[in-house]
Amino acid sequence: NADVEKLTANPKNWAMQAGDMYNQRHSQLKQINAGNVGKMQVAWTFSTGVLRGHEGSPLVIDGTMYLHSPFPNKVFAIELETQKIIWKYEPKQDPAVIPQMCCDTVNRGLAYAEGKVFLQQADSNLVALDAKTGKLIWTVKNGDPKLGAVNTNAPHVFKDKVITGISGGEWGVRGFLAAYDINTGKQVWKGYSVGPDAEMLIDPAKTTTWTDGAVKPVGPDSSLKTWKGDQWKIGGGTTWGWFSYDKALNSVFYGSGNPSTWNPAQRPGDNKWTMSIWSRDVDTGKVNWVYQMTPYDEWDFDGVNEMILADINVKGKPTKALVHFDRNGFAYTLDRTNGALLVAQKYDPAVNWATHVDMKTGRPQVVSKYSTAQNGPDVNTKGVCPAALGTKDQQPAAFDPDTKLFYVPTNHVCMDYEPFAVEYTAGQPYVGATLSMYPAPGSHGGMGNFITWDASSGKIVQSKAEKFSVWSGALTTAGGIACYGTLEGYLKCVDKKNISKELFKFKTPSGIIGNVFTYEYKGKQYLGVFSGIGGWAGIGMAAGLEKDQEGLGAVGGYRELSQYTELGGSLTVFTLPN
Ligand SMILES: O=C(O)c1cc(C(=O)O)c2c(n1)C(=O)C(=O)c1cc(C(=O)O)[nH]c1-2
Repeated sequence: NADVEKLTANPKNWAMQAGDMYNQRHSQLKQINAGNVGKMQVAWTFSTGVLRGHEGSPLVIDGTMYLHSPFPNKVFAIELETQKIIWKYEPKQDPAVIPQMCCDTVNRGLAYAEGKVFLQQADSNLVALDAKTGKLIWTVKNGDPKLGAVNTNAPHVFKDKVITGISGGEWGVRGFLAAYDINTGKQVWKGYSVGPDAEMLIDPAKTTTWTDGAVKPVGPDSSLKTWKGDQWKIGGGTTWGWFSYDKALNSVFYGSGNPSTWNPAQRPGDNKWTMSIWSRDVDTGKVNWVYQMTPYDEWDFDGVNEMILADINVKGKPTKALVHFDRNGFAYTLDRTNGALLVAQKYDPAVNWATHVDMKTGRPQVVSKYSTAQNGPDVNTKGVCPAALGTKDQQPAAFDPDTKLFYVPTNHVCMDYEPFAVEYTAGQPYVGATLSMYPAPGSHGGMGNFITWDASSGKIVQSKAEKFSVWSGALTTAGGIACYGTLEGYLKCVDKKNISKELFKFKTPSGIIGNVFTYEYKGKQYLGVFSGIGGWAGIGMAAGLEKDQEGLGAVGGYRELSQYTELGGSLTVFTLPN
């Protein structure tokens, strides 16, 4: 989209959730830098009036900030000059949607293009608002919340389309990616993650995948033949993450989530194409290539984490790379032009469920004692690392074009996993496993690390221990800093060349699961982040749960959070003193 390209090319704006279409989360601004970031002070704050997990970040476009909130998904336009609310939009949504959301009532933010603000509501309605007035321009229904098809993802505008996904992998929802016309809301294409070739928009002869050390056509029924019977119809592969776009390839990149249910005994087979990286043509939705990271998932290693596009040297060769930090604990570098697998290495030494990824077949080599399928239903498989929430979950990483490193907020958490038989009832949770999660044993005792990663060699460069999972999205800037938030509520900025050097630390009103962003207004650089504890890691606090088994097993390990923070929902914006 020419308008969005123009807006994102100007570093004074923060016009997309990731700052750009490559998902890099890097800003060219450098007024705030490694030398002075320690002097930052609060410039202003804003409460959304909602006390649940605040993910994503506001957008800043030409002097106006657009903010969103978790359910009920309020939208505010704020004039930067006065911090006055220009307009507010509050959709009427049925509160019955709330219990249909697996991992808190989060929303990952807005999209903007050509005078319109796009909001993907929890009840699955995708809406376009007039950016000047907040008036509703069009609305389209993307899924049926009564069946568990709800939404948390940010919509993304690429070309003349707004692209969105769907949640509900824990309800047996069959995942898809859909594109709507930004002007009319008319659906242009919809491609499923599983099922018949035609419904996935896969061409058996043209769509390729990595097999036997080469990129080859997937062949007919590549998904159907990896499922038993009709299980694919309630097979998951939802698409609630962050999407990226390469204009030269005219392709959108994203990941599909876990197969349903979490009890692997009920769905023998590879369950393609859940747990996969996808490249689709933006105009037609046709699948260029697809690569499955975790065939036959036995641990809920949902594959939706963001695809970061970067032009880097991989093993000495200039490469149009796609870099992906998967829930399963492996970081993947692929050639995004054709889906060739180049690097797959662990980005946390605790990862133990697989020894390595076989580079010829692309398949992880599973350690049998951690195979929950082999151990069978009603057997508790203990000590699996990472836990179901992965070495990284939705919290997006950043790429820095100066250091050529990736800055990755990670989890350092292991689990016990006990699958059990579950019957599918439309609109009811379809989970099929009991989990408990705890800090990776025999390590620093904390549940997270902030790391730098070399995607060419597949190695951790530096690792900074954190007490809790780092559930906030990272930012790097030309000013030499990398910033992220913590679940206790600290915004931290470190030296991007030496991340153990903490240059700035500030305690915001609540735990941070939002993404750090930056912008410039009237010659001054600002840096901000949402705070508001929640998401899966903070579900115990956000939803008031108490028992370890509640919150899909995430309550236990994060119980200590209540000693550090409370519920909240506010934006804190920092700048340098005059
Ligand atoms: O399968 C799904 O459809 C689905 C949806 C979501 C979501 O929409 O937030 C999450 C997950 N799965 C999930 O597995 C997960 O770990 C998770 C964490 C979070 C979060 O916001 O902290 N959402 C989700």
